[in-house]
Amino acid sequence: MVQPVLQALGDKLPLILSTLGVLVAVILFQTVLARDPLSNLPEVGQELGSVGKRRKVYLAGAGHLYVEGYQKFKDGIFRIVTSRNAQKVVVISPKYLPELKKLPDNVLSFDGAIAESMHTKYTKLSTDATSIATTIKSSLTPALPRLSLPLANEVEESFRAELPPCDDWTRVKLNQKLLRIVAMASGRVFVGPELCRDEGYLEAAINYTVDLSNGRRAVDAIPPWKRPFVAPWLPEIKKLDRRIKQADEFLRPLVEERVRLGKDEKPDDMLAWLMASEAKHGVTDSKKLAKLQLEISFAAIHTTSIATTNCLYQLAADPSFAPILRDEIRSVLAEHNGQMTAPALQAMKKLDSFIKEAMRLNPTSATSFQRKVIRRFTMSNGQVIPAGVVVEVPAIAVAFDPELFPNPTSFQPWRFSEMREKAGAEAAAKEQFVSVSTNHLTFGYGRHACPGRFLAANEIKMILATALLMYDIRNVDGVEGRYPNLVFGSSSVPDPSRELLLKRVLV
Ligand code: HEM
Repeated sequence: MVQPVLQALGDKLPLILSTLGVLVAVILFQTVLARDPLSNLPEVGQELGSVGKRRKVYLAGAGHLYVEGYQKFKDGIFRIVTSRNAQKVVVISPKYLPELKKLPDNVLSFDGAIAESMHTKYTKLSTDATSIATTIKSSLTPALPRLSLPLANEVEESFRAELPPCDDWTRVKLNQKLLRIVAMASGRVFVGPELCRDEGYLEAAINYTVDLSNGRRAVDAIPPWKRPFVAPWLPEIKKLDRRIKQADEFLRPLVEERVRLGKDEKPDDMLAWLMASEAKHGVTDSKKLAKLQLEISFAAIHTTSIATTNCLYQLAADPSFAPILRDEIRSVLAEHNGQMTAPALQAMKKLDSFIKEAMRLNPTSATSFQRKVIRRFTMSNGQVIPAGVVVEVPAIAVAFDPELFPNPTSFQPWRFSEMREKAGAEAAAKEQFVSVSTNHLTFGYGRHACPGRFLAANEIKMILATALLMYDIRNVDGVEGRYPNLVFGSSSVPDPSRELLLKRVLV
């Protein structure tokens, strides 16, 4: 009885074993997939070698990797090795942005992504920017129409104070000047007319960001596993600690003085609005308020001066654009009593287009909409994105997509004003510099899209209009075309060490 059964089993053994083998393989495969739902996704840069090597290539300039991934896996999703701690960074096509923006912050976290990219554990940047963003939206942006004239005056005054007479062609390192001009103009809105030109304030507002960026970059350059042992003792991080302490010593007494002011004496600036909004939540801690001031400067000053420098380098590379812009500025001002009011700025459509095109061609960051995944979610195409991953959108590749922007590598300053002219009113509004869309990611996307963009756009327009009315601007002799940007990882900024030639316009 036993013998025939064994005989039958023996005959079928190869079949049984191979079936078992397939079963084991399927179970293993499913287990691996269940553990890593991203293993089906393609990855850019695999041919570059180990993770360490890929990180090195990324740090030397990552734009080409995002463009390659976007072109190869267009409308898709791919993985990339970056300098982040997150083991997995998933780059998602912008076509998914409308569905991603609906996910709450406890699924896709803006703060979580900042914590990682800015290495806040070491740089001490606070990630809870909610009160700043809320106050910008509720108080600063609505105040822009009434603050336009004081802001325009501040820009003009700061030009006179910062720039040489330029009676003949004069070499000027413009980026340094612009940083101070932007810090003064922004300071007018952030801390009021007296403080905004105070050297202590300007020093804190400008250099905190410089030290923070240096600190971030120094940590970036260290492999993630080594960071806890090395990062706190980096000279750049130590310098940043001293900077925060110094800024606190300077800003705190000013905040305390504000606390003592009577109700009727409350100034009309961001510090006052922020103090009122913090007080509503029971926060009166002057140290925290002083730190928030620093962090507003971080969000506002270098971003705005980089954008303005981008425009001026572009203008200097081809001075034929200046007369066209100048004509528009003069005719708009003639219709608005010679004043740079909010409606006047709104009417400068060629200038708006010029700025938007300069930023399209020179995106400060290769990516946008960086978010840390806190809770696993499933996309509409069935792709599961697990917790712990960072997602981002390849902004640079979108900006250079020929289907969206014909002849994408050429600077066409009237690209967007011409689109506005051709489109209906609603579509035209979408082509403005401040408008956020899946094709225009300079200011991010969704509920965390830059709340300061309306102030930034106004300041950039005021600065460019003032510069165009006061000066002719061109490259120094022997320089052809636009100065190349400095590239580091996913960032790309105009080279701050370059000079331009300025000559006063005779009216
Ligand atoms: C040209 C200048 C500027 C650029 C290019 C810029 C760009 C950005 C970007 C890309 C983001 C992230 C958005 C996202 O991930 O969806 C952001 C966020 C932010 N920006 Fe700007 N920004 C600029 C100027 C300003 C100014 C002037 C202010 C302050 C008045 C400001 C305040 C902020 C704040 C507070 C956030 C965080 C928003 C949140 O937590 O929800 N930015 N900005």
